[in-house]
Amino acid sequence: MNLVEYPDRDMMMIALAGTIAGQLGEALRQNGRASLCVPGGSTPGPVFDMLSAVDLDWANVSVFLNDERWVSEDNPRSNTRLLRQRLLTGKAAAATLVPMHLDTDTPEEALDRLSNGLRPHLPISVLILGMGADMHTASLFPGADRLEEALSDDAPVLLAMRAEGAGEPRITLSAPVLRDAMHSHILITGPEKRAAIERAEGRPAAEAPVGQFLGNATVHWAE
Ligand SMILES: O=C1O[C@H](COP(=O)(O)O)[C@@H](O)[C@H](O)[C@H]1O
Repeated sequence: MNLVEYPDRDMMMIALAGTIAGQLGEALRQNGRASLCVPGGSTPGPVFDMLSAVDLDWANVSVFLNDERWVSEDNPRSNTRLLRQRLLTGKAAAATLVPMHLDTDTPEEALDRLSNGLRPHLPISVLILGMGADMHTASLFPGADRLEEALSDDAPVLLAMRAEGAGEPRITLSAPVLRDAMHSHILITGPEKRAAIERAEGRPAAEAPVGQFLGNATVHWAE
């Protein structure tokens, strides 16, 4: 595993924001556009704050989530809400948000429309993944109802997902879409997640979905 350990969380967030800005800039120079795919949850807020202030050609950057909880945008658990509040503000307000949520009762009803919206923005230029202490990443949860399909090489772009530990129904990018990213980072904090990512290495994907991405990603960790 390619793990970078930082002296503290602030230093990690500053360094990671700088790396991501550099990789987005490189993609913009090479292709004229770039895509940034990010996690929700409680960890990435400080990186979003820093990125939102970076001078980049944000008008040519598309931003989307790894996964979304099927709740409305005014719910504090909405990952889209976090993106709007912490990343798509300041200079980064010029970026295009590619939706991962629609106002339907179930994620299944929105799958086709959301997948069609995402396809033009693939492959992902820069990917940041988070991870739960249960070794889930995106909404690829151990024991989830459609995990096997989401991990397979011919998985669709997006899947609806339900799992005991997930709370509400979810929508998630599939493993092949995430694995195809040009640059991949996994952002984790604290001793529990450090132990979990070490446990994930070499375990079957069904038990430790995050393990699927350790071969391509840099893991960024601070206590
Ligand atoms: O539910 C989710 O959890 C993971 C990890 O979140 P954290 O709060 O432990 O940082 C996150 O990466 C994912 O996008 C989110 O939907």
